[in-house]
Amino acid sequence: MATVPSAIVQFDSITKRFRAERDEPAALDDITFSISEGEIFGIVGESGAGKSTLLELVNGLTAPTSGTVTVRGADVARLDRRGLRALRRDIGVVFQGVHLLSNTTVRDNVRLPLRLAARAEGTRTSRREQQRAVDEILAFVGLAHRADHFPAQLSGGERQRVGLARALVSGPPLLLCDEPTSSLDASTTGDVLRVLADAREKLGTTVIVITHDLDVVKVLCDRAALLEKGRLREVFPIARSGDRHLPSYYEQVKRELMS
Ligand SMILES: Nc1ncnc2c1ncn2[C@@H]1O[C@H](COP(=O)(O)OP(=O)(O)OP(=O)(O)O)[C@@H](O)[C@H]1O
Repeated sequence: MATVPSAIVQFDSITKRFRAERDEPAALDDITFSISEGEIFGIVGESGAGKSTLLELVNGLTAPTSGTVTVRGADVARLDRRGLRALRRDIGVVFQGVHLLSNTTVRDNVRLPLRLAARAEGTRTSRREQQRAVDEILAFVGLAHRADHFPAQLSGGERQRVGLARALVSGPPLLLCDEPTSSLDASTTGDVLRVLADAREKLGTTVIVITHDLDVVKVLCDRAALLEKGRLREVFPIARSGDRHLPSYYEQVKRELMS
């Protein structure tokens, strides 16, 4: 299949088997679709459908059994160690229940990837430059006032936004999010979604987000892929209504309990 010019990620006939036995169902079975630059793309499906495996293919944490994953024009399987390192530098990652260093301030948690990258590349980004990038991204996620706090002093939603700041601080063109809001309530979920929408609008980041929450897909995503037992069921464009607000906790309770 020809590469779509604006595709930032392309899956071509991807099959992934974790075990060699042919009668074991594949974790991913002949998946083909692409994600365009600047999209916010959702991946939905029941537990075990293959969502996390699909995401792990993008940064080369998992290799496909067959098929090709192309990220920013590069076939991930053909990258050498250096190429893979460069690819991973271009990809921010946020998981559910973000892990922050507990005895380190918010500022230093967010600065960590810059320090590690500078060390790995042997470059000398000055502490002041790093600090400026950290201050900018903390302001971007609305947590400038928390810079000198420790993770234990933050709410769950704030910790998740620190995780987002840490993932975005080096300006990656692509952000992968695995269930970024699953442990949050409606109002803190809204804060996290605003950061993701802003990352696309203001930083031009392409965002791929796995979520069980269809409300999140509805307010945030342009398109979403539904996986079913390792197969791609359909890629949906998300209907854009004028009103893209996330239901409040009260509205969710009312909808679930009264209908
Ligand atoms: N490292 C692994 N070794 C063996 N099997 C695995 C491995 N990782 C995933 N699988 C299997 O692959 C299938 C897809 O798993 P995956 O974690 O991608 O699903 P998921 O849709 O992300 O599920 P969840 O929503 O529960 O996180 C499952 O059957 C799972 O057991």
